[in-house]
Amino acid sequence: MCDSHNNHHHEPPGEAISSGGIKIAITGKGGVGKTTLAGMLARAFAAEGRRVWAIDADPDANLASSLGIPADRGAELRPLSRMKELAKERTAAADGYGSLFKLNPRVSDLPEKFCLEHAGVGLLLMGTVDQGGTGCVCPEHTLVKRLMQHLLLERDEVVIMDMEAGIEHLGRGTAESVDALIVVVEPGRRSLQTARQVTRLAADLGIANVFFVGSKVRDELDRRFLEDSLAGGCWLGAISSSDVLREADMQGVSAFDLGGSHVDEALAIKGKLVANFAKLQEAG
Ligand SMILES: Nc1ncnc2c1ncn2[C@@H]1O[C@H](COP(=O)(O)OP(=O)(O)OP(=O)(O)O)[C@@H](O)[C@H]1O
Repeated sequence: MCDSHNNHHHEPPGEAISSGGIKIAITGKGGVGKTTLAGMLARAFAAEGRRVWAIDADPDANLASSLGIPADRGAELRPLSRMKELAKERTAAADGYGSLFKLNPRVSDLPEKFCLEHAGVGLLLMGTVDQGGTGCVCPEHTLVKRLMQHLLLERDEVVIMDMEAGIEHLGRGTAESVDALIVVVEPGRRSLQTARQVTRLAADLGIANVFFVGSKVRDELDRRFLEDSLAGGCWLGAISSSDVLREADMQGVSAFDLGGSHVDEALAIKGKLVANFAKLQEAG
């Protein structure tokens, strides 16, 4: 089913998903290039006129700057997981732990209300929820979980989630709605090890479509090393090792705005993803 060829040249990317959105989660070892890819893909979908939600679900990530949002604006954004008052109001939780609250709060207005808008992308910062041990379900956790479900299940838009390597917190019921899990890998043992772990976890969580994208690839040898190491995997392409990307990160500017071969690589990755997604949909 995996189509790794350049057939997107025959099929304009984007048209294949003219109806229905596409829900993408991006994962991989820390520092591998997830946020760089997430930012470029989000901007690329938005440049086609699609409504895109970029979700920062990685506590270490800085998706705002990778999308091209200036640092002072990015700093305005508060993680939804910290909005205790909102969570309390929506779940109608009374003070004190152990009190009863709604497990199905209304969240449909939250993306528009709390996103940071930039170049056709709505950025949402999820943050992390300290669950205080197993079994604890606090209002903030309920709200964030419900919001993720809403974006993945009830929205017909493009959703791109920048996640950490641990995808466990996607949880059952939400994970199944991810159309594509992209695992970013760089030529290195630890990155490959993480990729294998994540792939196993994805299967356990019911995520059907796992794709790989190379990052910081220097040459053909690197490319072959990656593809051989994860043989049989579905590859969407790679982002070459690039000083422009490193520079973009240091300056806090969007790699997509800078332009260059890395943008072409990101567009090719998007094209293959869309083509694969269309095929999967056809197959039912
Ligand atoms: N293809 C590339 N070539 C060179 N440098 C890159 C490339 N991709 C990413 N980088 C650099 O690697 C660093 C980490 O990138 P990025 O933040 O995208 O990774 P991440 O996986 O999201 O990290 P984290 O796990 O910390 O969120 C940044 O300095 C970025 O500029």
